[in-house]
Amino acid sequence: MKTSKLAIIGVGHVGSEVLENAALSGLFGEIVAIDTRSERAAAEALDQMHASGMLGRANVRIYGGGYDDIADADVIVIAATHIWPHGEVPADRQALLGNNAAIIRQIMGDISRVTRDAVLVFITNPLDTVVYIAATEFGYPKEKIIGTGCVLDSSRLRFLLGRRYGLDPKAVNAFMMGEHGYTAFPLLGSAQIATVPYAELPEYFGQDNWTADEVREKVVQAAYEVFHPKDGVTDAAVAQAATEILRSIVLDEKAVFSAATYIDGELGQHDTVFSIPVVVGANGVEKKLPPKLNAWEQAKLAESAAAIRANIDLAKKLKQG
Ligand SMILES: NC(=O)c1ccc[n+]([C@@H]2O[C@H](COP(=O)([O-])OP(=O)(O)OC[C@H]3O[C@@H](n4cnc5c(N)ncnc54)[C@H](O)[C@@H]3O)[C@@H](O)[C@H]2O)c1
Repeated sequence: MKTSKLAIIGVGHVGSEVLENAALSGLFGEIVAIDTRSERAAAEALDQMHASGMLGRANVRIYGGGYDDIADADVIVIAATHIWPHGEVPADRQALLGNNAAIIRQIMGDISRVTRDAVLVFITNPLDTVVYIAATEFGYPKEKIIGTGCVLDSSRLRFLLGRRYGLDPKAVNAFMMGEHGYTAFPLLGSAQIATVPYAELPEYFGQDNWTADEVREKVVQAAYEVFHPKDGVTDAAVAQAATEILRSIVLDEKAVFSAATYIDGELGQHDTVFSIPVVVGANGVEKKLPPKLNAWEQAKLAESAAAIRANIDLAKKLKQG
């Protein structure tokens, strides 16, 4: 019987955290780690295998490998990124494009040589533009290309609102959408706790609501409360976001995430990528659920789409040299 097989390309801070989550998840019988630092990939894999003598761990086959090892992978996570000298990673995700566009083109070229069957889950920034490059330049099935995008931002939103009202974040039904970056925005028009719409929460919790602009700012800035003290890294929460997506693919759960997907006509936007709620199953993005937006949300979507468009245009220029 064939067990599910995962490949992780780029096993730095984020990729190695995904590796650990995946090893612990019980979802995979085989995991291959790939990195230009091949000894590092092999060592991350071995480190995980060294835990396999313990009762809490399933005996998963984990090893460092290359692209020939991923022809039969079911899912591939891409968390590779340019390594910055002295670890000085730019805080602006868009500043990563110059180097990461070339890295993603190399990785997508190598993946598409050996498979077009695996579902690809992208984490690399600038996330939306990276997903656009992957979805449009290699003839890879677009529905099999997903970016973690606003899955992380939506979890940050639920965490912040949960903390404000003294609730488990999972009691908050709310999504962020748009760019995974400065212009991401909350869908408060449709947010609710149990049956209570966001606008009516003050009646129940006895305090004023944050405005949509305040919520947006708090969620976007939340990334930097981790990024700066951790010397340019956020890894635990995004690795969990990727792991939730992996579970929905492998178990065909049809879970709904605000994930980055190729957009062609949804919400009046064409030939671009941003996060909207989507159903994720064994075939990748199986259904898009574009939300009905209020006036504030429509204005924010226009800003977000323009920011992503500028970055996509830059990626195209970089390709032309
Ligand atoms: N989408 C999100 O929500 C989110 C959140 C956090 C981080 N990120 C992004 O994830 C990426 C990884 O971050 P990190 O902190 O793990 O970086 P890192 O520098 O720790 O690791 C990057 C790894 O990629 C490897 N690599 C570079 N080029 C490669 C190539 N061509 N093929 C294979 N491997 C290659 C490097 O050797 C390194 O091991 C970054 O782009 C970061 O911005 C995204």
